[in-house]
Amino acid sequence: MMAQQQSHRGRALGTIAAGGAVQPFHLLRWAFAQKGADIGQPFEAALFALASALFTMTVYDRVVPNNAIASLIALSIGLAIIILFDFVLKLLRAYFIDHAGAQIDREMGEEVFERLLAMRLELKKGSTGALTGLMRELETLRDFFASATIAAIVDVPFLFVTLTVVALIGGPVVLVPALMVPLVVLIGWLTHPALERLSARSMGEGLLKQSVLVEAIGSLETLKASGAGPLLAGRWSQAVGQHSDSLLRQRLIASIGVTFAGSAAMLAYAGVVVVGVTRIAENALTMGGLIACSILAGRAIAPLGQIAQLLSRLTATRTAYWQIRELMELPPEGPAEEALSLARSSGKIEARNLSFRYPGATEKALDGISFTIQPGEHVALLGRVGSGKSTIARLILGLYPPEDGLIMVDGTDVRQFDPASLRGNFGAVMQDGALLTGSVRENVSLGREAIDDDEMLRVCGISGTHQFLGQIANGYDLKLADRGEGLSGGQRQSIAIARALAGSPQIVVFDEPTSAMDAHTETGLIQRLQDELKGRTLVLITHRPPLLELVDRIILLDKGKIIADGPRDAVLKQITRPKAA
Ligand SMILES: Nc1ncnc2c1ncn2[C@@H]1O[C@H](COP(=O)(O)OP(=O)(O)OP(=O)(O)O)[C@@H](O)[C@H]1O
Repeated sequence: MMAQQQSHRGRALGTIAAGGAVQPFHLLRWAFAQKGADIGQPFEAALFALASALFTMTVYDRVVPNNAIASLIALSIGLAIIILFDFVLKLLRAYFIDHAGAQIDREMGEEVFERLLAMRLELKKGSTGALTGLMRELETLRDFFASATIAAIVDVPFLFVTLTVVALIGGPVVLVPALMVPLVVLIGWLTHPALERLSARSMGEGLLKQSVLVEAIGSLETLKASGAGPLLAGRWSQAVGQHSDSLLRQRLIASIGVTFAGSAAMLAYAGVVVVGVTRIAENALTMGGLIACSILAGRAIAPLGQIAQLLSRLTATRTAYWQIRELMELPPEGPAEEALSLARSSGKIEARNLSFRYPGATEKALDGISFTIQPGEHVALLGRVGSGKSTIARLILGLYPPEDGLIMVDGTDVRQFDPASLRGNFGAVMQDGALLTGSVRENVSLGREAIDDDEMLRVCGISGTHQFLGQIANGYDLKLADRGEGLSGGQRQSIAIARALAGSPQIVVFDEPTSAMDAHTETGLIQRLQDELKGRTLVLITHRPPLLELVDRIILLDKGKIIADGPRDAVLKQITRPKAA
């Protein structure tokens, strides 16, 4: 039975994760697979409510008129046992709901994060903040499925059982609660479209708020230094204002349904008493029967209140669900067919008539370029700002697919490789060279088992990291804040270089690796790199002439086209030659 439940859960989650023909009811099915079977039977809990109503009726009708104390004791013991069971079942229900919530968190959180990491950069939409906000929407989903509210759905069929019992005891008295049911449903139905609209709006505004927040926190220093605070403060207060406004409207409308359901329960209770009294006068109902009917009528309507609440949360959940589904449906990186694995590259890189345009850009960043870099060759990509140098590095690493033409590693289109196996052959320092939260050791090894302490010390010696870590108290265990806060720009670059050299990858891509270093540090680094990079392919992007010592060939770019390609000194001569008047 447990194994069956387990596999049901797995399948349902699989459907959601695969982003296939996912419909909201898949999520519902999943939620029930998570807890429907686990919760124990809420029906039973509701049956206990029924039992207590019948107990009251028996006491009033049989015990009180006959003073039957022995029967009362027996009935009380029975009821005490039922109350105890009810208590235990409710505890179990709460436990399993929380348990299911934790499970949803873990499983869905993992799946969505994996998808996020595998996202194709060219398909990434929205700002970092909006994407962060979207991940937070997972909590909306989790809260919905892991809330006691959803368990109320299971109580709905019991509504009919309760009404049938009221009809059996009180006859036409049942019309009072039966009339309330369509009224509550009608109010829910009427408010639903407005809720749907407001929920989509408030979600969009929530993401906007998140964007401003992430941007502000991420660049607090620049923000203060450049005096951009008031600009962002303005954006923030506008986003907060709009968001809280639509949230307020959403809550007000949602509360109409919930409050009405509460009033309907009270009306049902009072209405049953009024109608019941006329039935007593006609001798068609006993005193105990009336009390039992009024208890049951209130009890029958109660889950409807929860359903009204559920409906209001359902709209927010559906909006979040569609947004997350959109993310899950984005095709991941790598080929659709079986990917090739690149175990050990020879280091050959080839571009054939390569063109590329960033998503949404009008101009091509690369326009029909071709070159071949032989294994072990050291090549610099030079050119003015925005000429397309970094773009070539991104395409070689398979971060973006070409718009036209081919980029190949070892004679194979990079799109055919499994991205992780392709990038495993590269050591790359990208322009922003971001470090991660954690120790210097973690930043160099990145959890790769092959990078032991000896290898870490070796590459840190080459990159110059060892030289400055020796002067810091806890050296390699120094904890960095996010993006390497706590170190100077040059120090961060040095760690990024160590990270790229670790494990001696066959191809090294350096994009402005020393832009924040002083000349002395840079000279030492160049000397050490001469030996380190022998026999390995180097693609170097730089604006700093001393680094060109490392290369034997230069490819010169301008506006996405190659304007010179040849031996280093010949191209340098061409660049520095004064133009003919
Ligand atoms: N993520 C991006 N989205 C849209 N356009 C981009 C993006 N990155 C770069 N570009 C555009 O592509 C062109 C080439 O950019 P690239 O970063 O390759 O230049 P670069 O030669 O490396 O310049 P720099 O020397 O300043 O680093 C530029 O015109 C730039 O505006």
